[in-house]
Amino acid sequence: MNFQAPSLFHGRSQKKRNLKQLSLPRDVIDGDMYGNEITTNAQEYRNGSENLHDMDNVRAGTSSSVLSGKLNFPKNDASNLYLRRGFKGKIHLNNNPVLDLKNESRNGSSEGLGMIQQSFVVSSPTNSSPSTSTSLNHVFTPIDEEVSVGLPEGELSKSSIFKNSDSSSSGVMSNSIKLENLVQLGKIGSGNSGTVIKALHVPDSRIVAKKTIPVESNNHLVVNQLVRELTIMKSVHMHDNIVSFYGAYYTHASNNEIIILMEYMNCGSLDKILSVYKRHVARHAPSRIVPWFNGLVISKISHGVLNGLLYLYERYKIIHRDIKPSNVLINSKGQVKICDFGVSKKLINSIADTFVGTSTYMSPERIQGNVYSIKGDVWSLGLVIIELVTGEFPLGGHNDTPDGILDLLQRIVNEPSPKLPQGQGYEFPKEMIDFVNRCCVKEESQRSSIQELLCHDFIDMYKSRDKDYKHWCKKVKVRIREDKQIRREDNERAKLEQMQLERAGEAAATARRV
Ligand SMILES: Nc1ncnc2c1ncn2[C@@H]1O[C@H](COP(=O)(O)OP(=O)(O)OP(=O)(O)O)[C@@H](O)[C@H]1O
Repeated sequence: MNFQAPSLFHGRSQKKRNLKQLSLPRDVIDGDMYGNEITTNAQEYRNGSENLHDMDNVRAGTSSSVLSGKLNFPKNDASNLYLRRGFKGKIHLNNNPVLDLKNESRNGSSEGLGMIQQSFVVSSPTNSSPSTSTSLNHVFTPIDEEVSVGLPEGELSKSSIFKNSDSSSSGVMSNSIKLENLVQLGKIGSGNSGTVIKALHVPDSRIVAKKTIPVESNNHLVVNQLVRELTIMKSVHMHDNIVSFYGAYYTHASNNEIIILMEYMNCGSLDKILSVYKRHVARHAPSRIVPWFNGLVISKISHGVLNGLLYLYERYKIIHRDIKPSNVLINSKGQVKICDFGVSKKLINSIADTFVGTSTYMSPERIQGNVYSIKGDVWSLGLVIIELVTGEFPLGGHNDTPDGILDLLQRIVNEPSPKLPQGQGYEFPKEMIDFVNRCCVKEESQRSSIQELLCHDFIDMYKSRDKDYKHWCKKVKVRIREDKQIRREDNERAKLEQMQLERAGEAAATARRV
């Protein structure tokens, strides 16, 4: 299938604001539908306003008396607060504005359904007094007894991974973020190992990604492995092509979860972008189609991934081992970053403990259990590129994902090396074809190295096109938001139709009885 799209990227430009503006998922914003201002410094809600439900109360209480009244959230934790759609207004703490949530009318189509796009405007740190952020701690309550990890006895307990440290000046990532200062904004996605949500770090208005990995309560082996790997992750210095690690927690006292806090990438992962693209294609006439994943974009993505892999390997001797679309993230600044380099292998081997569809990007030598090197990641990159431009996993296609590791092995051994398709409406630069061919060589020793690929003409030919790529990322962000909105509307419409059907059924039943 040739995925193309109509003249993309002519979305409405964002208003420039002094305040940082963030779009929130529809299902997680809550509060006053009436634009009332909420002030949080007094006695009401002393006993009740502890979590999501309390925010529901705020909205359900609806009354302007409650909403224009004063709220006091008794404990020092924002982490269990979900902000739901519909809220507009300001939250004040001791008369300091902390959060300013505004409605913004949406254009065209959505208004027909009476929908409003919600924006979440967060005062920038410079706009709020230092006391504001600490004060906000008093507004919310803890999720549970989360603590920085209680490390297993022995060598691991010496690890500093879960301690708060301030080593940012050296560029070392640290537990600079505390769970109790996070407000959850909505689910981003989930994988085999856990769930990732978007969260607001209130003290500095930073948006972070919070990944939660449940572990078996007494599986010390897995916990130890994870802790060890997170320790490695923590030691990795910030890099343009590596998702920053902000810290990790182990909630051993409550629900046995490992929580990893990391940089939020606002365009999401390549698999998400590909899904948005596919839906976009499905909604438009083929004649207006322009492929999203063109030579420029693939070159920039490849460059970012290779650079990140080389850095991890040269500096830390880390081999990623799990390059796949969901582990390559993009943001609207035009950055490409890889994630899951530390925990992925353990999660696959120890927690999932089975062959899962997402392991299909593994190189032939790895599947066969041979010693594998960093070139295994090169193979995976080749498959990712083919998938992005064709919309299908190359060793399956047409929803024919391999059934298991033996099936995959059989395909790799018996079928020719995966390649970019030729003809059928596909047109790729010859440099790109050669680049992919060099990645997808079955024999590891014949496969190009990362260093060789970084010097490849395909990377070189777009070197001066950073601005164009950045522009692409921004437009993708707009398309993602539009897609979200359309899906919400479709959902609402489907619900409405369902309700009407049910009502019609009930009416018919009543009529029959009468
Ligand atoms: N830092 C991040 N910023 C933005 N989105 C992210 C971030 N990390 C993960 N995601 C999104 O969350 C989704 C789930 O991530 P997660 O790492 O749990 O699983 P996965 O990578 O899809 O699969 P697996 O568990 O097999 O590795 C990803 O597909 C990605 O879209």
